[in-house]
Amino acid sequence: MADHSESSGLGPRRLAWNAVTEALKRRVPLDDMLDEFGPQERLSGRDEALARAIAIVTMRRLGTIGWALRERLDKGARDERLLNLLAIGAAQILFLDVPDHAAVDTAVQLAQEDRRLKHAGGLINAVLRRVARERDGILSAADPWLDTPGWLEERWIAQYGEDLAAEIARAHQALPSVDLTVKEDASGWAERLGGILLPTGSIRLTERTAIRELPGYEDGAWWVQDAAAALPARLLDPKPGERIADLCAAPGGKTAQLAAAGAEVLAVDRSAKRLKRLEENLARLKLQAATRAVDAEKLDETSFDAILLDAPCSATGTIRRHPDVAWTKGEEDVRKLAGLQTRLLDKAASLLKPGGRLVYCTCSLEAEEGERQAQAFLARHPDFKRKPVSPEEIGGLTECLTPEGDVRTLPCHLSVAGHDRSGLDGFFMARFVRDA
Ligand SMILES: C[S@@+](CC[C@H](N)C(=O)[O-])C[C@H]1O[C@@H](n2cnc3c(N)ncnc32)[C@H](O)[C@@H]1O
Repeated sequence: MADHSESSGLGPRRLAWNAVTEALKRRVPLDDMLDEFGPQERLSGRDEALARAIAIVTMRRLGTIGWALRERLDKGARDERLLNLLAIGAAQILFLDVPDHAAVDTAVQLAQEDRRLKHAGGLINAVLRRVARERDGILSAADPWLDTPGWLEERWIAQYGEDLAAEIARAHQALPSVDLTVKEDASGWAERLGGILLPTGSIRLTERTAIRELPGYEDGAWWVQDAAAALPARLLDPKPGERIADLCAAPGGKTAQLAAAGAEVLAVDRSAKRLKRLEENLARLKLQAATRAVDAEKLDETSFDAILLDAPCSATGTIRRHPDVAWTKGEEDVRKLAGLQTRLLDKAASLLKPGGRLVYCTCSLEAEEGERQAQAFLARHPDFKRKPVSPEEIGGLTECLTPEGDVRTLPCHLSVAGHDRSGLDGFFMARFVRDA
């Protein structure tokens, strides 16, 4: 139980420890666990940010941390909570700007709160002090592949080849950029916010600041959206007055783009809770869309001019933002989600009017959720043709175009000169047109 009078930095570490442990055990998103365990710690904004930073870097570098600990632990130490407590301690020592003694002392104190770990203080102290002493050696000897689970390493090498796969793994170790989509005047906003105007039209922030305090947030002039995530709605090329369905819409980044272009948007999502967030987001942005909380497979409205299908997926393309995905998802998720994507694609095809456009996308690096879906869709639907994407439509990023004219973005794409926050979320997108 948290002692709320404490001021020793225990609260943020306790939250990070619990969130990491439960996310790995239940195989659920780290963000959900931070939200679940956060309130009981009653942390200040600063401490909550520290808890998040510790938990995220622990997940981002879990393989390296596990390797460093295994080398310094005797084989008997198997208790998951103990290993995770050591992991959040080592994460601070190796990867965060936290004094070593603070990382070690808080880990020892947290162990004393735990009935089963009461007597592990000496071990924790010894192991973490050794990690601190040997930090430089650990960091220089760590293999960049350590932070990628074997199932993903194998898949990416098979799909992208050794070199590109290694670049993806390395890109996941870096902090991701924060990108914004603006309603209008992208170059003006880039200047006002001190950001970089990317060739794709998004703005990349160069400083880490509190988003809500930036100019334009309150007025709804822009929203946070990865530069790659902003491409699918652009490829749909929405026109004022067109009836467009966004079939998996929440939390609404792409709905906002379609609405900002003047389309009459129907935002559909199976989750009423997530759809509520979409409504709040649109309200801040002063944009309008009709919403329906329903399984898209059961949608009964038809004859849309265009459809955006941002299908649920394994999300392996967002590992740089959500490193827990690598450790909480598996082959089985890819297989199951690919089945759902196929059904949603077929449903989307049936809702379009003749001549209508369909953009399919997923934030996955896996071919079953991307390239192979597009190929199989065209084979199943002879009345649809691919409308290849041209380099100009994606800011000249030819590295992101496949030979077929689909878009494949990777975390190692879009290097920004002189800037340490390069990269894109990994997305696949394909555009189809139904015969008139
Ligand atoms: C990748 S997210 C969508 C992100 C969103 N397009 C955006 O840009 O903000 C996938 C969404 O699909 C929803 N979803 C999953 N299965 C669905 C289904 N069968 N019908 C409708 N929505 C579904 C999930 O609730 C989730 O909000």
